[in-house]
Amino acid sequence: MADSAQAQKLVYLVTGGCGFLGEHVVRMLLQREPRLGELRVFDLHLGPWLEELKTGPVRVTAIQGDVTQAHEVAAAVAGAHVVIHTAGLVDVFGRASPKTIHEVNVQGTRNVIEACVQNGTRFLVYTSSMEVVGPNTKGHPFYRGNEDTPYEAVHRHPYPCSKALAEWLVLEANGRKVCGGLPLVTCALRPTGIYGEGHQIMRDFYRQGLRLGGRLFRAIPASVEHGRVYVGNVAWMHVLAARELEQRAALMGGQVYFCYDGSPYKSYEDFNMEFLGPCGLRLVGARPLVPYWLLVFLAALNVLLQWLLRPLLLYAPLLNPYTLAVANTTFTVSTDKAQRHFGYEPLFSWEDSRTRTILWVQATGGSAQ
Ligand SMILES: NC(=O)c1ccc[n+]([C@@H]2O[C@H](COP(=O)([O-])OP(=O)(O)OC[C@H]3O[C@@H](n4cnc5c(N)ncnc54)[C@H](O)[C@@H]3O)[C@@H](O)[C@H]2O)c1
Ligand SMILES: CC(C)CCC[C@@H](C)[C@H]1CC[C@H]2[C@@H]3[C@H](O)C=C4C[C@@H](O)CC[C@]4(C)[C@H]3CC[C@]12C
Repeated sequence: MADSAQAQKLVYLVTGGCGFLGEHVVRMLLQREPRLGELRVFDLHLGPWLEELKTGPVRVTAIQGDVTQAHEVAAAVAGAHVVIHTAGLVDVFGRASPKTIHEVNVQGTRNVIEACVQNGTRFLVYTSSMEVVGPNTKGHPFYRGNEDTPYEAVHRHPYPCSKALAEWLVLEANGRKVCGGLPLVTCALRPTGIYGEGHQIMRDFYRQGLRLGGRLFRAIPASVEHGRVYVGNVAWMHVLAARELEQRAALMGGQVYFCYDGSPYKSYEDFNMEFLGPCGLRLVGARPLVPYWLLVFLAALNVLLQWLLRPLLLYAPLLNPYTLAVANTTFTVSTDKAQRHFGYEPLFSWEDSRTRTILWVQATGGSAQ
């Protein structure tokens, strides 16, 4: 950026800014982006915590809106310099229809891109997902892979299909001329399973363990490794990527980056126990207590029950064939691409990430919050 423009204050828009990740991105921007002049937080459901941010030095504008509505997105984007698009329908449990998932994740992303083009907004960071790559339907392991590791990405489930298509749209849009004639610069960040303060599934496991007398029962072999990344580091990576897109447009434009930090490689359940253990839970069994074929049967039964009960109620348990396949397939990343391209280093060590998450589980896990 030219010297004269150094002091320019920028307008940022965060879509999905009231979600689990979005809230951390919003707070991180306020703490760590010195050029921030106005922060627009766009979400279908606005959180009450936004009110407390409005008293700070940066103007915070809360916008209740729907990414599937092009005119609402266009109005929110107008005048913004940078868009961080984290809004999405994260549903692997069959709560929403495939059509709704597609509308929010794909059409919503298309609306964001078009709004950038129409309004002359040049910088777009998209929250993609590891699931754009895998695990694939064949259950092939992805072991300590990076952005260039060959892998047969085959999707059938609506959520990964939608994320893959949306990511493609974002990368494809890189270089498009926006209003005013300058090129759009885009990149996509692919978190693995995010954990930390606000992680709903972690809280659900904690509550389930409390109901089961302080125990959880191992269902997946300890040898199946899962990539996990702390929400504060994912948020930091978004802030840094957004900041550096202008200076490093040629290098970063159209690129994908896995989100990573120093979190250890472990099975999904063993990793959760890093937090739930200090909160008083115990994982029973060195090996899965239920045979795999029974889990497959139960997962299929859940699909049937979901379908049968749909006219009466929404039955959406954690276990279904898709979540079982994801839980039972090794998927871990090992990369330094974000460090090489835009100087990303995790802001939070594993010890910090662990402590913060434990404190959060202890504070809110048992309550109705
Ligand atoms: N949680 C994870 O482990 C994980 C991993 C990889 C990628 N991601 C991606 O990160 C992003 C954020 O996920 P999250 O875990 O914070 O989920 P979340 O559900 O907590 O947050 C998503 C936010 O988007 C908002 N939203 C949904 N539909 C919308 C719409 N039509 N218009 C406007 N806002 C809408 C929701 O209200 C919510 O606040 C998603 O794009 C998701 O695909 C999440
Ligand atoms: C066998 C069962 C009892 C265990 C169920 C665990 C299952 C619900 C968990 C395991 C892995 C989890 C996914 C993984 O962390 C990564 C992502 C990517 C992200 O984009 C969306 C969430 C998702 C799919 C996690 C969902 C919950 C899963 C499947």
